[in-house]
Amino acid sequence: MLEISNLKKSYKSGNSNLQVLRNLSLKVEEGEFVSIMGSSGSGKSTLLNCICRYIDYESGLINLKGNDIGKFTEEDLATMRNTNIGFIFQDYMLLDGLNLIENTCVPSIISKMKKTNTMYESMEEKAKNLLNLFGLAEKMDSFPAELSGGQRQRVSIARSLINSPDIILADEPTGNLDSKSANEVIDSFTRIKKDLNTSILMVTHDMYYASYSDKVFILNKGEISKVLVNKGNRKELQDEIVEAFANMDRS
Ligand SMILES: Nc1ncnc2c1ncn2[C@@H]1O[C@H](COP(=O)(O)OP(=O)(O)OP(=O)(O)O)[C@@H](O)[C@H]1O
Repeated sequence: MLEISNLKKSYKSGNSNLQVLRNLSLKVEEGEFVSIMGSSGSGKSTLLNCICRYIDYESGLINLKGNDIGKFTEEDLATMRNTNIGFIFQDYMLLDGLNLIENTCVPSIISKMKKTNTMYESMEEKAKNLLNLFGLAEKMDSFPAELSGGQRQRVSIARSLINSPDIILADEPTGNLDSKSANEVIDSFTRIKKDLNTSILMVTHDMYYASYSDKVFILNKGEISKVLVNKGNRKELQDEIVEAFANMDRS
């Protein structure tokens, strides 16, 4: 589904060059829920930005569903961002003036460019189904300001799914939430994986939530230094994450 090989990305500032991703390779299979963990500044957001080509990278290959995205035109990229990839952000990024149904429809409206009545009706139906799936049936006509943080994040999850993407990129989706709301978000991810077979790539600092994923990639010194596989025991996976970070500190 998503395969990255030998990705290199650096930032130039003045005369200095900061090499953030040196030789990063990873693979996400269809329907797989994976987490990326790494210390602050290790390049997690940079990686997500390279995957959707919001920023360019120097070398390496990013292959999404068999297509080298490095070769995409601006038009291909716009289509990919609207149809193949769903986005979830730490601070939800909902539009205050739109109710939940309208917020959920936003990527669909963008991808279809022109909104006809029949098109909007079918979009609206899909938005309602998604909001229902994530426990927001009673709130559909509400506005973001009337919701809790956890409810807002569930709207953004519904929005990320409106165009039936192949993969969801989630940047610290539980970062602003209390533990009950964060658990609901992770529950939603496991439901998406099970019911829709959509892949999820989540950046997180929290090993408790990472331990719900199938695999945890540890990002260190610009590359994936360790791949931890969930063998069905979340406690064991959390212990392995602690150990990976301890080894990182020692080195
Ligand atoms: N546009 C930019 N120009 C210059 N340096 C940048 C730019 N964006 C990020 N960096 C630097 O690249 C490094 C990686 O940043 P990035 O945001 O990808 O890390 P991160 O792992 O997501 O961090 P955090 O966990 O704190 O969010 C950091 O040292 C950051 O300061």
